[in-house]
Amino acid sequence: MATDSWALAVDQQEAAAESLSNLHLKDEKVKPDANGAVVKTNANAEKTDEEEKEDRAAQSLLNKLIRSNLVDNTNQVEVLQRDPNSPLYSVKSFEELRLKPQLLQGVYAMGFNRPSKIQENALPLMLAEPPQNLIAQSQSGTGKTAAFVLAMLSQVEPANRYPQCLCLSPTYELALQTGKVIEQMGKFYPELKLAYAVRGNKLERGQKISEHIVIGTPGTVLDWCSKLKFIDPKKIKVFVLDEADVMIATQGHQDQSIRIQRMLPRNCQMLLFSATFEDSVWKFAQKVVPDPNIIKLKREEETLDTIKQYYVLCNNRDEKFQALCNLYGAITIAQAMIFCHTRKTASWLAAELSKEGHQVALLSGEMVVEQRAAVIERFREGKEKVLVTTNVCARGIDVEQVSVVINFDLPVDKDGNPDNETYLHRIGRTGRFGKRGLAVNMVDSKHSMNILNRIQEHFNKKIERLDTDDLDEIEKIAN
Ligand SMILES: Nc1ncnc2c1ncn2[C@@H]1O[C@H](COP(=O)(O)OP(=O)(O)OP(=O)(O)O)[C@@H](O)[C@H]1O
Repeated sequence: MATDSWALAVDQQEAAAESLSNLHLKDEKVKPDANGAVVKTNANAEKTDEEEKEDRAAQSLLNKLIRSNLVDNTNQVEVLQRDPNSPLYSVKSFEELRLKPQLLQGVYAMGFNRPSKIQENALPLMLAEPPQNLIAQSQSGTGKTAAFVLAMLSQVEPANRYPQCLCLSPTYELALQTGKVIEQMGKFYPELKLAYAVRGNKLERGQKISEHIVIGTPGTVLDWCSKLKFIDPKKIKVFVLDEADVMIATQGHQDQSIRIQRMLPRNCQMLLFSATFEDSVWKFAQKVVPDPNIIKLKREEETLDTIKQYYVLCNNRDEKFQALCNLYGAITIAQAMIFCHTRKTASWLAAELSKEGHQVALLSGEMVVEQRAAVIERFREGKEKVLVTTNVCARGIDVEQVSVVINFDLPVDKDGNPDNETYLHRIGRTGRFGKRGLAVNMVDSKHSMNILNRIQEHFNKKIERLDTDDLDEIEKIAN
């Protein structure tokens, strides 16, 4: 037992260091390792609020980089109108929105055939006359960015050579991603210009910006609007605050956003988007968006109903590895993800599997976001069938086609208790897609057996024992 708690403490320390080192994406010294992976040199400080925020920003960026499609959602959109007596419009096609032809062309060129669930309601509201304010919440990948980009592009008058739309993003990298969407959607609208208000983008004092849309981080946008006066905030028609949940994790960003908002004219349209809606986001949203319409789309529920869950009893890490090798043929019928608690274990496991001649990918917190995205992309394309990763690194990542999940180490929170939410998110499926899945949990101590039992009790779903020395049993799980 003493060994267990010691191991747990080491794991926790390493996981904390990992979640921290995941995040120092910009300012850190990096050096390439033998495989070209970028390895960062500093990973041992304590996690602060700032790093927590970077964690969310990194997660959000990673999801954007790997996503090429809408996330499906069959839930109903909840709409709370500012004026409950005005009719509630929703559209089923982009034509109904009477967009400028060059914008409609841009939308179709992006491969969008019809509005997404959230867009069906958000677009008519945002494009209404007079413009309506909106607070919208829905999970990442449901089409929020595309919606507000379309709203901004619709409001711009290209003949007026000054900023008319202002969009705040939590980080430079996220601002660039939104900028790319603006460029794609505005592809057939060449007279439309975009400027980035981000650190490092230096302009001459006294200069005025002539671009129509400015996208940037709150600190720089605030400087450009007040101290440096590059932008006249009184001429802004549309103000967008994106990724509000990531934004508010930094106190400075909240205050700066509110200060920017106060400089805007009364009739400026205010739009706020967030993937989650905890109390703090809601309070902030209400400060930034007066008289809002509110649109919410609940996340699709995940369930364990269609998942076969097993556990394998081992005595130590080497036995876990052996069990995994026994299972290997069965799990690689589909694509599999293997989760380890620490980076050290993940690297060791990936190396050992490679030595056995298996082709595996390793997703590690030591890589910068773009490299992690490239690893996930290769895996999604099926170039590797097995992805080894850590609990921390893969948090919040959706790799939908994975139907086999191996918990080489069970997910635990920072106090060493079972992390049920992660367990569910990792192996659960949304009801609609109900694809069958397989989860195998490796148990190597009394402590991890206890965690497994608590997970079992929490979900009230039996996790069956699997003997990996018994070929018949392995055959059973493969089918
Ligand atoms: N109407 C649509 N039809 C088809 N694809 C769409 C549509 N709207 C958006 N998409 C695509 O779906 C993906 C997710 O959209 P988008 O980035 O707008 O979502 P989001 O909710 O803003 O996500 P995030 O919170 O991660 O920024 C993108 O690849 C985007 O190009």
